[in-house]
Amino acid sequence: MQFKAEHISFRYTDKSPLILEDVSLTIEAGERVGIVGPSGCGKSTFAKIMAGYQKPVKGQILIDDVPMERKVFCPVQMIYQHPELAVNPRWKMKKTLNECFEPDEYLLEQMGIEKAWLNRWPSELSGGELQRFCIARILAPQTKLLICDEITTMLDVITQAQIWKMLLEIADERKMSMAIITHNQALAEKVCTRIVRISD
Ligand SMILES: Nc1ncnc2c1ncn2[C@@H]1O[C@H](COP(=O)(O)OP(=O)(O)OP(=O)(O)O)[C@@H](O)[C@H]1O
Repeated sequence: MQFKAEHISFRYTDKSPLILEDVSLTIEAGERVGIVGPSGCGKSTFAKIMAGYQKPVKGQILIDDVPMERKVFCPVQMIYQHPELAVNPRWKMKKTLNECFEPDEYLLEQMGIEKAWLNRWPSELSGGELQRFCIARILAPQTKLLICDEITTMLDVITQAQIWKMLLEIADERKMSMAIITHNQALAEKVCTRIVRISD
């Protein structure tokens, strides 16, 4: 799948200044693109536009040259920095995991998710364990581009390394593309096939 963001401009309100102006990015199948830039330059905003959660004031998102829709299961999925804010605290993990599709045992094993965790509440898991669920629940076969917005920033270095190792193995196996937003230059250089910079 080819992903294209074309000439994206964005502002949060009619009266506020443009945060993004004429930003374009193409991601080919299997590419892992690092998106870096100074704090506040609009990386997370751009990620939400890429995923279709924010509508640009100008420009468009194309999937294989067709405008992207979020009505069906979207091939572009996003993972956030704070997994505890991305899950329903009143749902046990099994329900959260199976909300969109039912990940099979192979995927749970690949993600290092233990069966006993399925019966727990989100508050009964560590940040790293919770993030594994947030990743697994969107790794449906239809997912072709994964947008990762600072997804391991709050984790210890061992858990960070484990999660990236798993993700890269799955991405390679499925020829899935990734857009990786990070302040960690070393991480970007290690996991990305290309790095682009949003300048301020
Ligand atoms: N919901 C919002 N309403 C109004 N302004 C916002 C909103 N979200 C973000 N902004 C502003 O948009 C700008 C870009 O924010 P964004 O979070 O995209 O930057 P970023 O590059 O991801 O920053 P960081 O690296 O610090 O996470 C910032 O000035 C921020 O204050």
